[in-house]
Amino acid sequence: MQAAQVERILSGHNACCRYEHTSTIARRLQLSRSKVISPLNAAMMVFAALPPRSGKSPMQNSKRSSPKDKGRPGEAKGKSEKALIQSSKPKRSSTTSSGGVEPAALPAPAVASPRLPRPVASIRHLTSSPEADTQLKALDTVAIGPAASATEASAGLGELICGTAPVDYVAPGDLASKTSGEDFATGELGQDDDSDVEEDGFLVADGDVSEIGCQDPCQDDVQANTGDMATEEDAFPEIQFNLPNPTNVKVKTAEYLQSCVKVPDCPAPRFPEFAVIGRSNVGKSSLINMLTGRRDLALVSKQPGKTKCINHFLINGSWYFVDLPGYGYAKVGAQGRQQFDAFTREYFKMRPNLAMVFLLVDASIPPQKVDLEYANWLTDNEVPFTLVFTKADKRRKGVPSSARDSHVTSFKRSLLRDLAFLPPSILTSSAKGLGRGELLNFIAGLRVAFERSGRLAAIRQGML
Ligand SMILES: Nc1nc2c(ncn2[C@@H]2O[C@H](COP(=O)(O)OP(=O)(O)OP(=O)(O)O)[C@@H](O)[C@H]2O)c(=O)[nH]1
Ligand SMILES: [Mg+2]
Repeated sequence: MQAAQVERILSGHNACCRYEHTSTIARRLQLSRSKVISPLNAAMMVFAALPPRSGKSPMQNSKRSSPKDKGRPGEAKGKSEKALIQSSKPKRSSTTSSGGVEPAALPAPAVASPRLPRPVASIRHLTSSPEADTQLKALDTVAIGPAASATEASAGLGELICGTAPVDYVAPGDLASKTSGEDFATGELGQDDDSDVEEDGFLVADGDVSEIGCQDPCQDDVQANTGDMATEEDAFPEIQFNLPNPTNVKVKTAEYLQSCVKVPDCPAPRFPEFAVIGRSNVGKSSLINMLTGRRDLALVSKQPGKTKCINHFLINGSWYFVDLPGYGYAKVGAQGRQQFDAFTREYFKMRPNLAMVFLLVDASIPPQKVDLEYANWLTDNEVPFTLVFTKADKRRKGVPSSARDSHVTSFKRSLLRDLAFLPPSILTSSAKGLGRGELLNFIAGLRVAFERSGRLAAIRQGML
């Protein structure tokens, strides 16, 4: 497949998408930043692409699994999550000079990651100059007004990625009656075990956590504060996608498909795919249950480290939701952590139908170094991601509810030390159903944008 052919196919499917080399885009952003930070400039560059690789994607050789291969997550193809991980372990190990045994290197990915056009969701600063530093410092104090950030960004992105509404939007209010929280809460929600909460990247004991159940009256408080946060968010240079407007999208069917630990074993990449990642226990599996309206589609536990595989769920027979193992949980052990991390990162780099990654960040605790590092890694590897702040309902004893908003704000501020523009962000609570409509709308819009980008068509035709 020649680069020119791919380009033609893609632009044929979405004539309004622009494909540019990422560094060109970033350079331009840097330029525009030195004058006036103009989110419009950022918005005009939604789709960035490195020249498409020639050759076939490893996905084409992947074993296809049918939705009939059912079972529980971790029991796919008759294997437990543990067995799947064991079988993927490297066989060789070498003896160190000191006589100890060091773990063998993890198997390298079969081929380099396919460089496919993907939506830009975050932009890194390119240079580290005194001028850039001054601009960065100014970021903390210079507010970019709502008109400049939201409206301009929306205008640009709207033209670029979405023309009409997706077919499966439903009327506003369709799901409104279900947002009590109880419908979507898993059995264990609100009983989060916070015995291991990371502070500044390290695992520390934390007994000072107030448990808040679904009935807690702080829901009003959450909603009231959401408004406050929106005002503050507008002050950040945040990339916003202008997706079609309907407020809700129905999840009619949601089924568990399979679990695996190697990218080539994932289901055939025939649908747009959305994946959740974040620290262990941040609420990834709970979010999937909340969004799909199923109590136990994904396995939830107050014990961190529950999810150990790449778990695929098929939604409405037309898109995939993927639950992944969390990072940062010390008790998994160094080798286990390294393995989860290796296949998860490989998945992000190699999965061609990945439309968006949701990076989950716990809004009830201060910014964590590991989360900031992960956001940077996703940016560096051109993986489009959206920040999803979780556990918005949760409060610690003696800590005012406004602390949550300040955690969200300081996370964004910290990220802005590395990134010139923030990815989109959504505040959620799986216990309360908060953010459900917003996230489902966002996914629906992205699916349409993704289809129009021509990526799926190219994948389906075996060209990517
Ligand atoms: N209060 C509160 N607790 C939550 C929320 N979301 C998840 N939890 C709790 O957090 C704990 C961990 O949830 P999981 O969904 O299993 O987290 P995970 O990120 O999938 O964890 P791993 O699979 O171990 O990486 C459970 O006890 C959940 O009940 C939320 O919105 N509010
Ligand atoms: Mg999980």
